[in-house]
Amino acid sequence: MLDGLTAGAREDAAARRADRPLSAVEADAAAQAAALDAVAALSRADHVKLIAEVKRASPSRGALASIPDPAALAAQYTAGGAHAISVLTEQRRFQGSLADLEAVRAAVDVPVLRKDFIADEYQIAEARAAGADLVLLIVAALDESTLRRLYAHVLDWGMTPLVETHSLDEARLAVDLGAQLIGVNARDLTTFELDRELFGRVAPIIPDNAIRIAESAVLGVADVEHYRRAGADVVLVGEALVTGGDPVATARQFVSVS
Ligand SMILES: O=C(O)c1ccccc1NCC(=O)[C@H](O)[C@H](O)COP(=O)(O)O
Repeated sequence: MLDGLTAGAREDAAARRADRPLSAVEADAAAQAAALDAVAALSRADHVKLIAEVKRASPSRGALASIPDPAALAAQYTAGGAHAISVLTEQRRFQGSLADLEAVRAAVDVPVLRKDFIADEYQIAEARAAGADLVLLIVAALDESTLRRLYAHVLDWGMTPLVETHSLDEARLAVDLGAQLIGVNARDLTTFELDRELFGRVAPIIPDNAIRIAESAVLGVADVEHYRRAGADVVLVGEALVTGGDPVATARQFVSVS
């Protein structure tokens, strides 16, 4: 499944590139205001920090929410105390787009993450051109040399890589890269099974100078408390926020966990 998602995202990027060459996207990226400091925004605190996700659909759950106005939703998230916004930009299975990211960027003053299956420099330039401050790099989706190259490229654009892991070995590689934001995703990207205990097994090898992010499988405040007890500095939440009724109140509940 992950290979298919990454290949699809690459194909879509190649189609966009045929319309708009890398040089044009890089010119747009260079014209953007400097990226916001995501490490500062997500730094360790006496309460959990929240990356709130704009998520319409997913391969594991199908359609989740229509979200006609992603900018308005992101503004609600920040009104509830979210410290960063994740925007799924993959179109085929998540119904996202770079237009969503641009709209969100214009609506909030917290860092914005491009959450996608990033596999080349073109997608990274697109992220910056759309105003992203953070770019997701999934260790399982990239061979090591590509991961290292793309990690450096994200930094070159002044953005912050969020390095997503699913195992101790992947987390060791993220630490070796010097990643300041290391995510542990509870969702197995092949089976889609959720394992909320994975974070607690992996987090101890992430050093204190990195920010530990628990991704996926938060359905309610008890799950945020569970991740916090296991050492999470930050939780990244999608489904519970888009299906939970009032996004302001739900976000506020999550960030109140200490
Ligand atoms: O959400 C999925 O079904 C999915 C499947 C395959 C690859 C990635 C997937 N999701 C991306 C994410 O990592 C989540 O959207 C994010 O962590 C939030 O998860 P949740 O709070 O469980 O919606």
